[in-house]
Amino acid sequence: MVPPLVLDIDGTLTTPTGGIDPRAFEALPAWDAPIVLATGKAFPYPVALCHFLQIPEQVIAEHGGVVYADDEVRVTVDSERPWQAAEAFVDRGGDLGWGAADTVNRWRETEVAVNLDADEALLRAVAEEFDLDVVDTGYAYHLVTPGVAKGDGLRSVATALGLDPADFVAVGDSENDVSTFEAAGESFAVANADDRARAAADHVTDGAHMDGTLEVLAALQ
Ligand SMILES: O=C(O)COP(=O)(O)O
Ligand SMILES: [Mg+2]
Repeated sequence: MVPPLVLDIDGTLTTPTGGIDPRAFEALPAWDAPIVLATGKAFPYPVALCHFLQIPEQVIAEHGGVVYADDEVRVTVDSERPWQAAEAFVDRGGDLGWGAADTVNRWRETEVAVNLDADEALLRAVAEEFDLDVVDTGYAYHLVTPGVAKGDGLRSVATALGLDPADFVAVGDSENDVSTFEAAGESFAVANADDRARAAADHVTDGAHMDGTLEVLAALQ
């Protein structure tokens, strides 16, 4: 029997240029155990991905800010302080970097994402003033309320599914996956992972991006 999986999206199910690797569309629906997608992206993104993969909607979004399983959505924190900080950042000349429509933050409920091109020093200074963490996923900076973590999301999804978090095998690529690695029973960083993810994982794959994830799936069969 294969184990349940908790999978990061960006860097883990994607190609090096950032699209979903088409091999995910075969491998994930065929997996004979629950799959939870755990991402820093806003809630609609992983829901849409589950929809188009045709797998059950079991999702940890916004690093654990929004958790969805068993027909229940839990929003664990509000976005008031992150938005106050984002406004202060913009007032001081910063740019969130997503244009006027800002579809990156438009449906975000608990935090604010900032483009990697932004002024990092200014962002970190503002975050500190507002007592927020800056999470660098390698795809964006995120202004996150301390204590919000994908690993806590995994604990609540596991409970909703009648499972133990330690039943899960985790795959991820960045510092926002460290808490998932700690909560899951076994963890893999893909070869493109950042130093924090590599140090926290039980194993590091030979392959990068989806090659690494498929390597894990093959080893678990
Ligand atoms: O949205 C991001 O910045 C990264 O998302 P991820 O957690 O799926 O890698
Ligand atoms: Mg990632």
